[in-house]
Amino acid sequence: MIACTIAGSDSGGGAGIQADLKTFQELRVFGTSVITALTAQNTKGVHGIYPATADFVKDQLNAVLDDFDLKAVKTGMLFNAEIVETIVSVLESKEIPLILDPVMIAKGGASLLKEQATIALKEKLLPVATVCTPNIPEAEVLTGLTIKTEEEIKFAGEYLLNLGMQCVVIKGGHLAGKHAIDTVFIRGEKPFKMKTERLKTIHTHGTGCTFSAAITAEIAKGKPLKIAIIEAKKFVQLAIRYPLNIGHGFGPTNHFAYQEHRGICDVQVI
Ligand SMILES: Nc1ncnc2c1ncn2[C@@H]1O[C@H](COP(=O)(O)OP(=O)(O)O)[C@@H](O)[C@H]1O
Ligand SMILES: Cc1ncc(COP(=O)(O)OP(=O)(O)O)c(N)n1
Repeated sequence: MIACTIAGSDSGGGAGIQADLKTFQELRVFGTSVITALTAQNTKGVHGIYPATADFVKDQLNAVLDDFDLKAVKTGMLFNAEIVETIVSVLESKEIPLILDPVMIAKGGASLLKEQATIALKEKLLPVATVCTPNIPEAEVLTGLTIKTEEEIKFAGEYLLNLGMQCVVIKGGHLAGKHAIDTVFIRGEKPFKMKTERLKTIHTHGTGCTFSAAITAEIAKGKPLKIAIIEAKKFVQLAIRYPLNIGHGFGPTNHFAYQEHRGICDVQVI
């Protein structure tokens, strides 16, 4: 099975293209990639950004599409409106499941999506996505709502589904509480929650990329949406639970953990 990630490069290897390809590999999916921007980044932060031109993003995407039978595509850091619009123009006529991680701001505070690109993302790319995986701040930007309570999560999920996609996962990493709870909205189905222990760790760099890449890999393997999302939650939970303890800042998650510790991760589906 072959999947593609359209995202930025993280020189530190914890997020972006590198996290996506490691996740695909661990889940036994062949990964191809389209690089939207180079970042000079490590566990201490983003030190520089060098975007690709929209034309070169298009060249990469066409090269991959021309040769490989992609079973799923994911997007991560898209940086500017020209890149967002280029991706829409190439992908909108294709019937490949699209997993959209609306990456906006890195945990250290660096902006990975320009303000005007947020509008293009919301109006043009979201409607053609199969799954969108916002964290709480991203869901707030996309909906214009403040999201703190369960009711507000429900309202935001329904608002986003109405933009046209098949599924929205509102991730709960940024909320407080003993558990990390993600809420899943699938068109025509009752929403459900995925609940795990909230792990006390600073090694959470790239959790969002890893989670959405794992959903992409499972969908590429033909798993039904709900099963793919639950397996991805197990993947990211194990990756956080068994940190590599590398770097001097907010370390990466452990992409080896799923294969090394599989079967011992409890995700409560409620
Ligand atoms: N401390 C933690 N313990 C357990 N799971 C976590 C923790 N932090 C984040 N997660 C999980 O990691 C995934 C990514 O979440 P989140 O941090 O909200 O996204 P992002 O990396 O995009 O900001 C979600 O499944 C979330 O529940
Ligand atoms: C190149 C690149 N892409 C995405 C991110 C953000 O990744 P995320 O999984 O949201 O993790 P944090 O950076 O927020 O820890 C990134 N940093 N770099």
